[in-house]
Amino acid sequence: MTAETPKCFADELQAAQEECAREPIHIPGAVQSFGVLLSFDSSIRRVWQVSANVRQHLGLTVNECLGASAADILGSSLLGRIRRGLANTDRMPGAMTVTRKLAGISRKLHVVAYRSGDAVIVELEPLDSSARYRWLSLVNDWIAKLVETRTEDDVLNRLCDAVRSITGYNRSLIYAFDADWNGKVLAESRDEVLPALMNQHFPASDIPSQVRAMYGNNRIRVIADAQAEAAPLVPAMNPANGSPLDLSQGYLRAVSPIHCDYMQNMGVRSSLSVAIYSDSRLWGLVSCHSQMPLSLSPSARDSVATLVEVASQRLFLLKAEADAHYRQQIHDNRVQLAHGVQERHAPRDLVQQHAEHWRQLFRVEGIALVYLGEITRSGKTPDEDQVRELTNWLDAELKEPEPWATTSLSASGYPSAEAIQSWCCGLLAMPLLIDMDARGWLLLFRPEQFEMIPWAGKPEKVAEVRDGRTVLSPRTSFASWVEEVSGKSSSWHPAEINAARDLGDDLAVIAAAHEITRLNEYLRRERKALAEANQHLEKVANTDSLTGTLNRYRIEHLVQMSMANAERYGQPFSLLLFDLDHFKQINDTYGHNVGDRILKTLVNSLTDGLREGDQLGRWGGEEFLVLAANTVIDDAAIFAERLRRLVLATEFGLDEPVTISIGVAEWGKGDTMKTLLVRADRAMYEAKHSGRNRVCLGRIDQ
Ligand SMILES: Nc1nc2c(ncn2[C@@H]2O[C@H](COP(=O)(O)OP(=O)(O)OP(=O)(O)O)[C@@H](O)[C@H]2O)c(=O)[nH]1
Repeated sequence: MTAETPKCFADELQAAQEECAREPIHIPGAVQSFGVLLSFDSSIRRVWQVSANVRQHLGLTVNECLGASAADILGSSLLGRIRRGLANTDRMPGAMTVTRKLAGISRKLHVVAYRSGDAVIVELEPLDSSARYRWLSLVNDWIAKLVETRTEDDVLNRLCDAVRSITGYNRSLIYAFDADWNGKVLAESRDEVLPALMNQHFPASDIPSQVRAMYGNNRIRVIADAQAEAAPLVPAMNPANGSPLDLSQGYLRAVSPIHCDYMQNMGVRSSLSVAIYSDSRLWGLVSCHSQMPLSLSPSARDSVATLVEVASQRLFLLKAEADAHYRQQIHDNRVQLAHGVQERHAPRDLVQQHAEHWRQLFRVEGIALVYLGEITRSGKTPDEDQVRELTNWLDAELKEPEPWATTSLSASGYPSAEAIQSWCCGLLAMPLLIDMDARGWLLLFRPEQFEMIPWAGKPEKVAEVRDGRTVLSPRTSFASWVEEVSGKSSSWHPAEINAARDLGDDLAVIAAAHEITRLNEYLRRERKALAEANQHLEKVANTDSLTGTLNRYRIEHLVQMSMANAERYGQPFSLLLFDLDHFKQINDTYGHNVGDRILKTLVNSLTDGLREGDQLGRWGGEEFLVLAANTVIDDAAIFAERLRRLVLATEFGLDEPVTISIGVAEWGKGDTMKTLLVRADRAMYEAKHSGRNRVCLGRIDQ
């Protein structure tokens, strides 16, 4: 509210409201004069109390009634029905009629009976008996019109028309309560006598809590004439226990003086109110007013009750249909999202893809998705830093995995609310449980909604002292007063909050699925990189960097394995140890680079000439070793000769040919690495010393 209520006044107002809520309106000690009330002992034998207007309705004096036998006053037939009716319940189901002669004329009376504490109360009202069938056909016509309505507004408007046409009030309206019990007029039907109240708001204090609670006992309240003298009960208190009589279940209860003033200030003398319940909550009221006194007959009252019942059912059916339609939209949206899970879509892509639809569905202007440090925004939202700051605050403040909604972030205590007010005045935040350590958030933003609320008069009533008690005196002015509401967004509908929960849950699943896919992809890439690195390391560890052939470590290892195989399975093998001839000279003549190239060319050439299963390794410098598997020395000699020729035939790009000298040795039982190599080495030196470019054998017996 722009106009702030001063603290002292607010306290006074609250105290008076509390006092007002305590006003004992259920025990007024009097009845409205359009009917007569009698109270009896609980067995309904003797009259305990009677309303002072008994002569007007029954032609009896108060004294004739008090202490009289119930059978004499009510007649034995009616008494029997009342006794049977109240045998198992506190309120007689349905109403009865009784015919009485008054001043020589037979009159029908409408009778209701109920228990109130120790007493049994019987209320009698004159009945317009001739009109019974007229009511039925009228009500039937209106029911037919009500059940064909297609919108909530139609139901309410038609109900207003129906009630006014049946009852003859100047104005009938329907108002619905908000969460704070303020009422808003949603439909109205009227003649020119009373002013329009359509769209007006009525403050909660107009219908205090104890009045609202009364509708739980009796959904209809008729005030025939607020200015008429009430008929007091005689005696005032129950003679059996000295306590006042609770009249909340009846129709005749006299009007509280405060409410009389209220009606007078409103310019009406008679009224009818019928409660509309949605399940067990008071949803709203049908409220009718007349400038003149209007005694509504019990038949008209029952007809209105029936119409309100039918209209309520129609209204809540249409509401349920609207809810179902909304739920269907949410369901369709979830089905679409399920594809997102299957196809492993990134949640940010889904937000971008569906944002416009979601903005419509939730009636918001901006959406943000925050998870694992990533922020995706769509529509009118605070900037990234502001969203991050907001989610930090939400993380700290909200621990429950439940949606949280506010129409005013600043009123909810968010310290930086002002900075983001234009995009994010109202917030619906749904935590997303994606990760054990960190929560994500689905944020739906509503802007500030500046609202002009027309009130039927200023909401405040003025506290005043009456009969020694502080009470709210009803306001004297019903002139329209406009409240400017700012700093608030439109409110969140429970269905929207539930839908946000569903959407958040779905997005959490999608985010988790996507995250798992992403991690798997990452692991796959990492594994590949690791395998490549291992491969590289293995290569580095096993190969000679210059020639790319096996290095000494690796070839030595292979020789050892061959020795083990030979030892265990008797598989023969031979070694060919060879050395480039006059390589120093080549280096010296052509340079070291050319020398390197010669080594590489040699390896390439020999590699092509090796058999499968043979291994070539660099033994060191210009010395190489070939491991010839499954080869005895004579075959190895042939093999070595082939290699020697191969080298001789290789084009090295030098003026002179490049040759090698090869020493061959076969593994023999008892050989160690050393003894085997010594034989090959000796053979190679023999080849060198006997002219180079040749093969010599290092046989064991040599
Ligand atoms: N370019 C180059 N030369 C190398 C490499 N490793 C060893 N050498 C050279 O190979 C030569 C070997 O010379 P020596 O041991 O005297 O033998 P040689 O000149 O080949 O003579 P013989 O073996 O008796 O025929 C030396 O000059 C080494 O520097 C290498 O990786 N690259």
